[in-house]
This record gives sequence, C-alpha cells and structure tokens, in this order.
Amino acid sequence: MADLDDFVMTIDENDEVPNLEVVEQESEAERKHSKNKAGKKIDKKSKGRGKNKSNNVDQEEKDMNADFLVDLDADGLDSVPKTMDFALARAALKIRKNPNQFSTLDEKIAAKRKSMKSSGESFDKRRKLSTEAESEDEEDSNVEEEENDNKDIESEDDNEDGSNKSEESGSEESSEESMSESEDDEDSETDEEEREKRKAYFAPESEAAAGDIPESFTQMNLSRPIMKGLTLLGFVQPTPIQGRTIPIALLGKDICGGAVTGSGKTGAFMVPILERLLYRPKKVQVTRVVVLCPTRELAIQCHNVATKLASFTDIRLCLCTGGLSLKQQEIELKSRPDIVIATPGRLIDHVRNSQSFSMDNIEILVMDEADRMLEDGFTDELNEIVEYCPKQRQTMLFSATMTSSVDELIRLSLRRPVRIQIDPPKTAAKRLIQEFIRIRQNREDDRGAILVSLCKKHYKRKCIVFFRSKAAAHQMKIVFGLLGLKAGELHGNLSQEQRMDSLEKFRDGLVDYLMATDLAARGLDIRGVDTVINYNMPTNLSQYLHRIGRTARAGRSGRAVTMAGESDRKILKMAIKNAPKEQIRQRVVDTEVIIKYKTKLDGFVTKLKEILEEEKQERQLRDAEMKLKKAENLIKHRDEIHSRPKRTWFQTAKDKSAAKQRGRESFKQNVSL
Ligand SMILES: Nc1ncnc2c1ncn2[C@@H]1O[C@H](COP(=O)(O)OP(=O)(O)OP(=O)(O)O)[C@@H](O)[C@H]1O
Repeated sequence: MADLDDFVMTIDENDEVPNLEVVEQESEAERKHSKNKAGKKIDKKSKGRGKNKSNNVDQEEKDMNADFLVDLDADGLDSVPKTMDFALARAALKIRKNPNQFSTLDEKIAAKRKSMKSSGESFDKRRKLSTEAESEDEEDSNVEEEENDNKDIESEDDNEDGSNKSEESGSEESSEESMSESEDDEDSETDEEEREKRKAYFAPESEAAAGDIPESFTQMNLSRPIMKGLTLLGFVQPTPIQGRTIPIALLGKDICGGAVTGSGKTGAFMVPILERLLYRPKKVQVTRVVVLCPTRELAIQCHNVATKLASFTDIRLCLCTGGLSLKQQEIELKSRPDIVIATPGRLIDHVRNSQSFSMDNIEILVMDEADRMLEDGFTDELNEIVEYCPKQRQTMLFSATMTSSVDELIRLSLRRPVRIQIDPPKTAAKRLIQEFIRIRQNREDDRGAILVSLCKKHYKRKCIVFFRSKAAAHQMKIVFGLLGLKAGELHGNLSQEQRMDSLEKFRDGLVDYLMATDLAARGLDIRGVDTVINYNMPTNLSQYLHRIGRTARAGRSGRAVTMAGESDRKILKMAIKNAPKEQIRQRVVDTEVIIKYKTKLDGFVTKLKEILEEEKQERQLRDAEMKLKKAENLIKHRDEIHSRPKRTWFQTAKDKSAAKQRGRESFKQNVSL
C-alpha cells in the first residue's frame, strides 16, 4: 500500500460539520508559492552571505510570509532557536545534593525494548492500552503520587515547593480551569449592551495616537540602543501588532492588545517598555516594570527576548519564577532591577517574604496571556498583585484570544485602555492548516492507534502532541519510546530541570515529539514546529487556538491535527466557523490501519505497566529519603531554622486542593456539554 493510501480523505455524509475539504497530498505547491513571494521580502543583506548560510536562507525564504521581514545576517536569527534558551534559568536552578541514583526513563524504555527483542516477545492482548493512557480518573491518583517528584532535600524547599504548587495549579491544569470561559464572550460580541459598555470604556485608537501607523522601526523614533537590540534579533520591520502598539504604548496609555499566535506580541510590549526606561531617573534605583506570564517557560522566554533587546542599554532585568532558586532571586531583587519578569505565585511570594522587594514604584504592569490570567485559577493571585501596584501606572494586556469583556477588565483597574485588535478575534494564524479526525462515540479507544499511525507515516519530526492529562502524556512518551520513536514530555509532574531538558531536546531535534499538557499551550516559541496534534480536543476555543498556535508562527506555515469526539462538536463547529474554508480539512484514517496499530500497542501494555511500577517504587524510595534528610536537617539546624522569619503563603494546601477541585468540577460539566 502506498504511503498515503492508508488515509482516505473524505467528507462523512452524516457529518454536520460544514465546509470540510479533502486533505491534499502535500502542500508543495503552496510552499513553492510562498517561497517565490516571501523571498522578495528577505532583506537584501542576506544575498551576499557565504555558502554556509545559503541553506539557511533557502529554508528561511521557503517559510517566510509578508508580515515578517527578517535580517538573515543578524545574530538573533542564528540564535532564534534559542528564544527558548535556558542558559540563564539553568544557572538559577537549585543545586541538587543527591545526584539521581536511578536509571532515567529513557534507559528504562531502552532496557524494555532490548528485553522484548531478545525474548522475541509478542503482543500481549490482555488489556487495551488506551484505557491506560486515557483515563482521567487514573490521572488523579498519579498526580498525587508524582507530586513528590519536585521536592528537594533542603529545608527551605518546602517553601519553594509551596509557591510552585500554587503556581502550578494555575498553569498546568489550565485546560480544566479555563473551561469556565464559556462561549459567553463570543455571544457578548453581538450583545448590544456590551457593545455600548465597550464604546464607553475603551479609548479609540485614533484618539491615542495621531498620524499613520509606522511601517518601519525607524519611523517610531526609537533610540539607538533599542534599534541595535532589534537588529540583534533580526527584526527589520514591525509586525502589524508592533506597528500599532508601540507608538501608543510609548505615550503611556493602557492597552488591550490582541493578534493571532506568533505575531510578535512580546516585542510589541517589550520595545516601548525599554524605550521608556531609557529615560528613567537614575539617581534612585527602583523596580519600575513587572511583566506577568502564566507559566515558567513563558517567563523564561520573555526574559530571553527582553535581555536581547536590552543588550545595548543599562537596563537590568530579573527573572522570578517558581522552580528556580528563591535565594538567588532574593539577592537579585535586592539590587532593584528595572524590570521583573515573573509568574504570579513566585512574585507574590517575593512581595510577602523578601523584605527588600516591593511593588510600590511599579510604573508599568504587563500581563502576557492576559485572558488566562483573568481565569479562575489566577483570580486571587491577580487581585493581590494589582493591589500591590500603585494606581497611577500603565497597564498593558496581551493575548491571541484577548478578552474584551469590560466587566473582566474593570477588575484590573485600567484607565481608559486602547483596544488594539489586529486579526478578527479567535482566529488562527494565516498559514495554519487545520485537520480534524472524527472519533465516533464507540471508537474512543482508537485514539492511541490513530496517533501512532499519524506519527509513523506522516508527522515525523518537530511535532507537539497535546493531552488532557499529565499521566496520558507521560504514558504516551513511554509507548513512543517502546515503538522506537524519539519523544520527550512536558507537563507539571516534571521537575523544572526536566522541563527545560525536554524543551531543549525538542528544540535541538534530539527528540521528534513532545508529549505535552496545556502547560505548553500558550506562548512557547519553538522554531520550526511543523505539526501540532491534539490527542483530545481542548475544552474551549481559546485553548484550541493557543495550542495550534505553537506552529505556523512568525508567518511560517504549519499544520494542526485534532481528534474530535462526539462531545467536542460544539468547539469543532466554532473552530471551523472561525477559519477560512481553505484552511480546514477532514482526515479519515483507514480501519485496517487502526486495527494494525491497536494490535501493536496492545503488545506494549505489560512493558508499560512494568515501567510505571518501577517509577512508582523509585518515587516512594526518593520520598522516604527526602523525609529522612529533612528530619536530619531539622535536628542539625534547629536553632537557625526557628530563628528565620516565618514565610507567609498565598494559598494553603487546603486552598490549593479546593481550587483544583473547582477546576475538575467545571471540567466535568463542560465535557458533558
Ligand atoms: N518584527 C519582527 N520581525 C520578524 N520576526 C519577528 C518580529 N517580531 C517577532 N518576530 C518573531 O516572531 C515569533 C513570534 O513572536 P512572539 O513569540 O512574540 O509571538 P506572540 O504573538 O507573543 O505569540 P503567542 O500568542 O503564541 O504568545 C518569534 O520567533 C519572534 O522572534
């Protein structure tokens, strides 16, 4: 059977989904077209480069689109994969005193593969693999067990852990919590009353910035050090969101900015912040800017971009996220850096417990992925942070799915914000093909086989697979390993070091697949991601758009493949309604292929269980060792520990578990829609 013959692309006649098209074999023509078109937009400077670079150029030219003009000679471009650069964050990791005495997961998988080969073991059909990987209920128990993984041996780690967890509950479980975002937002778009409210609330863009929208950075009157920073990153001309935001932000206006994923929103707020800071009074050193990001990885990435942009200035930045050394951050904060880029939980921890840090002098507050920050999981944290900030400040909110619900924004006490919406709300990037695979009610356990068949045949590199639960992502990583496919994992059950390792390996092409939860759904800018696969349809349209937005970034093309079950019909319809017809495809996977891979996967059940059991035992052992070490520490350093000022916590363990429970309940309600 020819490679692509396994898949018959059809429109199912029973399907109510409108406007579905047949999947094309390969969008080669599309690529050629974009190459011709985009090649012209590449900066002339790129022409004279040596042979080494010419391959890169071809690659670049192939992928670029008109909104993004990049200087291919810039230092930034060669290092663009390093937007996801963990060098600084790694230096701030806590030093582990007991190196891992257990084999790594990859070593365990390799050993199982070897034993399978040598014993010629055939398939074990006793249990269906899919019940292992998909069960949400099982995830609960795993979560509890695996939470100990992140704990460390030093006494203050308990504290760090505490803050991490509160932050985790806000980020990792995002798909569950964010379900509370209903389609009300959509409905309210058409609601007359809401329209009137918005008219009164938002300042018109024209009122804020007179004159044309600048087409180049030069027209923006930016200072030389900032221009040099832009050159370092390879940015030649502003993207539309940058062109419209920067002049208004320079005036100190509050902003609610929305533009599709991968359209350069980070630059849109970072450039004006740095430009304004160049003119700060330098006699008194204070922290003037706080940028809030919902996940640690996003904060690290934002910090990287900002550090590069600020390379030629004397502006100092500090990264404050959970998972990194609290002490080191305290020392840095003491020196009052100009900008703090933080996750909410850790920021609150510092305000409450680091005596030398306060937010009294904050002049600019930015919330990246602001709609996420306004969701249930972050509500209390956000309220507390806003309270710490002076009323007289500039507030800027950004997201690809920016809310414009006035009631939600009022909570942040914005002052007549300017609403800048580049693309129609709730749309995906222009060159993103969205495929859907329909999963019928009685075929739910086909998902694993479908995923493997897709990855074996079509999507062989730079592919992120999203799962609803950490356990499912972890188990599928093991299954892929047993199949000989190189996969990493990214979710909240990993230590910060493991999270960074996974991202680096994926970034560098050492693994082809990244099995992720919604922890990776927002903001992450990993260059060259070709495909996003949704093992499950996310539970709301915004989350879907963020997930698929990990591909087709900065004007490049990409593909998203989503397995949509019966309960996902509503989101599916909305996704299709909001995308141009030519971007939508339906894929049907041949039953024979599904059976073939199902049989194969069933054969791995025993090995999978063995590995999970080994991991569980190691965890228990580690936990016991940690408790012992902690007790020893307490005895040895009793006086010193008791003399330390007591740290206060944003959420108690009880609060956290209540918040988690609320998320789960809302999740269940939405699933049964
Ligand atoms: N002016 C520019 N010229 C060329 N490339 C740019 C420009 N601005 C940003 N980029 C590139 O575009 C990519 C996406 O930028 P960024 O991560 O800021 O997008 P985003 O809109 O914040 O995405 P998301 O909604 O997913 O968070 C990055 O790789 C960045 O380097």
